[in-house]
Order: sequence, then structure tokens, then C-alpha cells
Amino acid sequence: MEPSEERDLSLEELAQGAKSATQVVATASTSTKNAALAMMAQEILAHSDEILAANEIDLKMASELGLASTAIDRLRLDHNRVLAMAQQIKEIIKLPDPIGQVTSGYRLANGLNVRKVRVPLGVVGIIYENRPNVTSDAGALCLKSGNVALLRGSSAAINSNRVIATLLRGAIGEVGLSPDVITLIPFTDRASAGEFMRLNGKIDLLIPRGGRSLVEAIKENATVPYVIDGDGNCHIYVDESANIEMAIEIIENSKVQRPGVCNAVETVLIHTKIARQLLSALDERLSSVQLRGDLNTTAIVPRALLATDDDYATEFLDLVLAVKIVDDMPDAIDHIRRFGTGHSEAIITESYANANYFCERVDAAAVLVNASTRFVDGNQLGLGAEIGISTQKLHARGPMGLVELTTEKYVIEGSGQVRS
Ligand SMILES: NC(=O)C1=CN([C@@H]2O[C@H](COP(=O)(O)OP(=O)(O)OC[C@H]3O[C@@H](n4cnc5c(N)ncnc54)[C@H](OP(=O)(O)O)[C@@H]3O)[C@@H](O)[C@H]2O)C=CC1
Ligand SMILES: N[C@@H](CCC(=O)OP(=O)(O)O)C(=O)O
Repeated sequence: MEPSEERDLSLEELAQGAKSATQVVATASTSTKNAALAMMAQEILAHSDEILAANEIDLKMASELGLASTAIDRLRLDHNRVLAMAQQIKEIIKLPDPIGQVTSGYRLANGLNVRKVRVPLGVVGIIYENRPNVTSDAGALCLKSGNVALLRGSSAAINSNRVIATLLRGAIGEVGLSPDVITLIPFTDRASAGEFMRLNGKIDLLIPRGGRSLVEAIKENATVPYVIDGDGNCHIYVDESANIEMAIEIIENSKVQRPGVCNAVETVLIHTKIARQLLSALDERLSSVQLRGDLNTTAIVPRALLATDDDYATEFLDLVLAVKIVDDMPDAIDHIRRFGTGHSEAIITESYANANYFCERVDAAAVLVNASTRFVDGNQLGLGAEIGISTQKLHARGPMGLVELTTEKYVIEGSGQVRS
């Protein structure tokens, strides 16, 4: 790897460099983009030791700063996680190139041929959490979809991100594209994050991935168009008809497999008719998880703390689970309407009618039937990776992959027609 290629440029200059790279990547052939991606995966694998060494520095700083253990888990890379970064890039290579796809076409009575064609957005700015893999996921998705990635990662991951971005930029240069197709902002202060949100004319779409503080800052300060990929206060409703064994497996996976991520479950809502049976089993299975429940829950599980409305509104991102016993499904749906953040909501049921009722009425980016909330992830859903999970309705919703990083353009071909 080349020594750190830190350049002494301002935020404006870096953004201008990114803007200047849009034309070339927008028109690059699929084979050139795939060659760059293959090189990127190769470089990550070849330099995994350097990535892990930089990550060690971030981890040391994080523990000195007293970051929560789940936030440290988000930051942590190991051999398998580096392998997964390369693997996700390889999966993106295999996906169809969305650029140039004709999404509809028709001929008017006056002989005009009209078609809609997929085109890149331009510069995609991303402000993201302290997961270093997002640097390569976002860079790879942007490149394949003909966009430029302008990356503002978390200050906590800056050393890991620098090494990864340098490797990706080198790989892109190898195939003759401008390295500025992936540009990492080296400034880690909040003031520069604020300026980033106001790079009018330089950023075509901003994707803020993060919690409530970031979302508030975006709503107050952003002047560029954005798609919020916000916090996940996710629920599982266990219906009276649920298979209890299945419910336990799904709840455990949704809570324990990686508790610090946005698609982990935070509250379980249980139909009163099966509450005693399910809670007794959960008490044992989730022995490592702190439970916070309503009065009825604490009567069944004495170790559970009494939950407040604040608990139901909290995304714990930790081994803490809120529980509420509900009278029926409408009661569960009301709770989700009140406390949900529109991310991922699940029902466990053996009733087809109840599954449909829930899916039709719950307003979230993803609804799941008899499956773990952890599946709401771009890679798991076949998108190779994700640039984020949109919790808003425009311009995309749920895990955003290649297609969500494009827009469409009308191409109208005539033979001299004029309007009368
Ligand atoms: N829907 C989705 O796709 C995703 C959602 N999330 C959500 O993100 C949260 C976890 O990540 P966490 O690290 O806590 O997220 P944060 O919101 O703390 O940080 C995310 C990014 O935003 C920056 N940031 C945070 N607050 C501000 C602010 N007020 N002004 C400017 N920049 C800001 C951070 O910078 P710095 O760290 O340098 O301070 C970081 O780069 C959870 O709520 C999770 O659900 C996470 C990833 C994906
Ligand atoms: N892609 C993720 C979920 C989204 C995400 O990145 O969340 P977070 O760890 O909260 O930053 C996954 O399931 O691995």
C-alpha cells in the first residue's frame, strides 16, 4: 500500500474533486467498474493486516474514551469481518449494472419514441456510524451505480477508514478511473459535519446513517437533498397462534446475535393468552439479557425491571429488552405506531390472516413474518451490501442498494416533430 495519501485540501476542495469525477464514472463501462471492484476486493484482502492495525488504534482510543461495549463491537474488525468486506464487493460485481437500464418505453401517436433510462445520482454524500465496513460497502455500491462516494465516517473510526479508503482509491486508479470516485473526508469535528450537510451544488444526495442526534442535526441544518437512514426501535409481536419454539429462536437471534445494530429488536409485544408460557421460556433462554416489562410481565418474571414509557421509546443497542403483554393484535399495532421508528417490525404467527392484517397496518420500511429482524440488511436481502436502511418514504425505503442509488431520465427521440 502507498503511504497515507492524505492531501492538504479543504472540505470544499475535496467536494469539488468529487464533483469533477462524476462524468467519468457515470459513463464508465460495466467491465471497467467491475475490474475496479475486483481490484478493491483484492487490495482489502492483501492489506488486511494494515486495516486491522489501524482498527486497533481506533479500538484503543474508543476504550480510552469509554465507548459502550456494543459501540466498540460495531467498530471492531477482525479477520472474518475484513473477509466479509471483500466478499460483499465480490457479490456487488455479480449484480446487474443498473446504469442504462430502460425501465419503460413507448411510442406516441406523433411518432416520438419515449423511454426512461436509469442514470446515476452524481455525488452521494454519506455521514455514517463507526462501522468501518461501511467505507467499502458504500464506496463499492456508489462505483457500481456510476456515482461518486463522498464519505464522512465517524471520528471513532477515522484510522480504519483512512486505510480502507486509501486502498480503494488505489484500486480505482489502477483501472484508469479517477481515485476521487471514492473520497474520504479526513475532518472529524462536528462543525465540518455541519458544513458537509450544506455542500449545495456539490452533493446530489446525502445519506445520513445514524441515531437521533444526527437525524435532528440533519433536519435543522441540511440544505442538500437527503434520505434519512435513522434509528431502529424495532418490535416483535408474538401472536396468540405463534409457534412458541419458533418465537424463542427468533427473539433470541433478533436481540442477541448483534445487539448494537439498528435492526436488532428492542421490544417484544406478547399476546396475553400465551404470555405465561412464552415469558417463562424466554426468562431462561435470555439469561444474559436484562428484561424490562409492564406489571403483568414482572409478575411472571420477577427478575424483570418495571418498564417506563421511556424504555419503550429507547433503542437500547444493548443486551436489554423491553416487554409488554398486549390484549390483542390491534393493541400491539397501536404500541408500534406510538413508539416505532419506521425501521423493521415483525410478527410471529401461525395465522395467515393475522400475518396479513399486521403487514397491511404496520407502517415501517420492512415488516417480517416469522423471521428475525436481523434480516433487514442489504446483503441478506440480495443487494450485495447496503448504503443504508432508509427510514423515510422518499426517494427510497428500507435497505438501499444499487437501484436505489439511481434516478431515471426521459430520453425522447423524434424525427423532426414540433408541438402544435
Ligand atoms: N437505518 C440505518 O441504515 C442505520 C441506522 N443506524 C442508527 O445509528 C445509531 C448508531 O450509531 P451511532 O454511532 O450511535 O450514531 P450517531 O448518530 O452517533 O453517529 C452517526 C454519524 O453521525 C455523526 N453525528 C452524530 N450526531 C451528529 C450531529 N449532531 N451533528 C453532526 N454529525 C453527527 C457521527 O459523527 P461522530 O461519530 O464523529 O461524532 C457519525 O459520523 C443507531 O441509532 C442505529 O439505529 C446506524 C446505521 C445504519
Ligand atoms: N447492515 C446492518 C444493519 C444496519 C447497520 O449498519 O446498523 P448499525 O450497526 O446500527 O450501524 C447489519 O445487519 O449488519
